[in-house]
Amino acid sequence: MSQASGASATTPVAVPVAPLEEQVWPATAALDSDGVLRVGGLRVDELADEFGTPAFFLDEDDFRARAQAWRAGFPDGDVYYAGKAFLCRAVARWVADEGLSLDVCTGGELAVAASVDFPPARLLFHGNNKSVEELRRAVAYGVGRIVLDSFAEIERLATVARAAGVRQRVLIRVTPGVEAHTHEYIATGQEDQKFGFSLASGAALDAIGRVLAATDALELVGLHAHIGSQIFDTAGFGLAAHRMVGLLATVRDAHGVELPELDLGGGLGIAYTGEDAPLPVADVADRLHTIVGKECASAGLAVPRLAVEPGRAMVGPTTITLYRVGTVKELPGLRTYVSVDGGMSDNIRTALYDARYTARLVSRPGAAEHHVVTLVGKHCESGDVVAHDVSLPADVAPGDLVAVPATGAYHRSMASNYNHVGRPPVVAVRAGAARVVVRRETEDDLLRLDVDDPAGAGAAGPKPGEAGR
Ligand SMILES: Cc1ncc(COP(=O)(O)O)c(C=O)c1O
Ligand SMILES: N[C@@H](CCCC[NH3+])C(=O)O
Repeated sequence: MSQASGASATTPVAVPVAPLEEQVWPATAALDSDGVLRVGGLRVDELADEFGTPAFFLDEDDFRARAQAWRAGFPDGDVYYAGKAFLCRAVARWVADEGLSLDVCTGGELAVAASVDFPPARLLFHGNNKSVEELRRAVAYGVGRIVLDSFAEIERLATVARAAGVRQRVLIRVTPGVEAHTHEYIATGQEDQKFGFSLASGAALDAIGRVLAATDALELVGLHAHIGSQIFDTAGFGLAAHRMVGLLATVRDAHGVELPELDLGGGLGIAYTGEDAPLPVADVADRLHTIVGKECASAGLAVPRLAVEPGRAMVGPTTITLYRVGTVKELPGLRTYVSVDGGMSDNIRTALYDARYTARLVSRPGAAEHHVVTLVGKHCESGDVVAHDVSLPADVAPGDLVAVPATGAYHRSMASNYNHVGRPPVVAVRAGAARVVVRRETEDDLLRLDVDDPAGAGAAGPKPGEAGR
């Protein structure tokens, strides 16, 4: 993951009006001759008038094209879109339409899938602490595969499946001991973490034995590994694949069973700035097929059915966040702060991972001279930074629209109501038409959860003993 440099500059520098950096913006993004950005064939100034700001605009054609590219990369396998990146009913339907499967990891994500009758057999249920109730619901819905993550869960699920009279298909999540090159909070392949069963310690093989012993309730169909997220380097995926095939061979030798499926998780990185160079899906798919094919040949195993779980790489680049500038504050010799009408409530990634973004004035061309500024939000924290060190025209002013690209994954899905700010809408744009797929949260929405209790609160209601006086 790119890190913010922390550098600041307020001296204007002359730069030509830059074209859009292709790898960062949605596929249909383009600039009109008056400098206004279009996405999905629509001008952002008109979108802002109609839907307000801040708002997420999701390029549906781009999402579908990415889904098709993943499908094409794994024609004989399964592509589970990782719903945690961003899930709503429209997206669940697109995923189903494009022939993909869906990875859910909570009862809430399962509820979205169920609300559009997502084909149950194409669902995979993850999570390191699924509740018994979540397991019951997953089994009752007929979820195709549940990924077991702890010894306690093996027992819990076996009990739930027996009670339902079902033999549930399961995978076992394995920690392959691979240190992925990414932020520590989103690396999951190394030994010291909460997910999965360690390969090195023997816990994974032990778990496999226990699941195979619960054969009346559980059908072990394969193994799973996910080494982390926002990864650019294929070496980590390759090493994980190598170790997982090794474990398949150990299982065959120890138990006389050849497991038919291998799920290598998600994690492929995307470009947030022009400096990031993501790997094409086809290259990653080729590499995984080659490694697994070679390792299986040398272990004398049939090649398992491969599965992958892309989240960020499917939806991240499809979406922009559109903000309106409210204030511009120049601190001479220090830095210029450009404040927009959203912030850490719609993008927590900058504060959480020190993630790096680009941003662009999109409602007009702006002056040729640019300033390096800090794009901040409206929340009551100085850590409320949307993007560090972004280059904006020196005449950026209140009322201008600024867009931040690559905000489709882990933005709306991690959004909060900090400072009682309603979460922004998600608007799908396609071929000149826009439709809201998640509406803006209003103050009424927020107040609806707030139980007014005058009787229990001193000031507004009668004090104890005063009633009836
Ligand atoms: C098990 C699992 N699968 C898939 C994903 C999706 O990852 P990404 O969005 O990086 O592709 C995650 C998140 O890191 C995950 O934990
Ligand atoms: N939320 C993280 C990714 C978490 C991946 C989910 N296991 C991010 O924004 O980068």
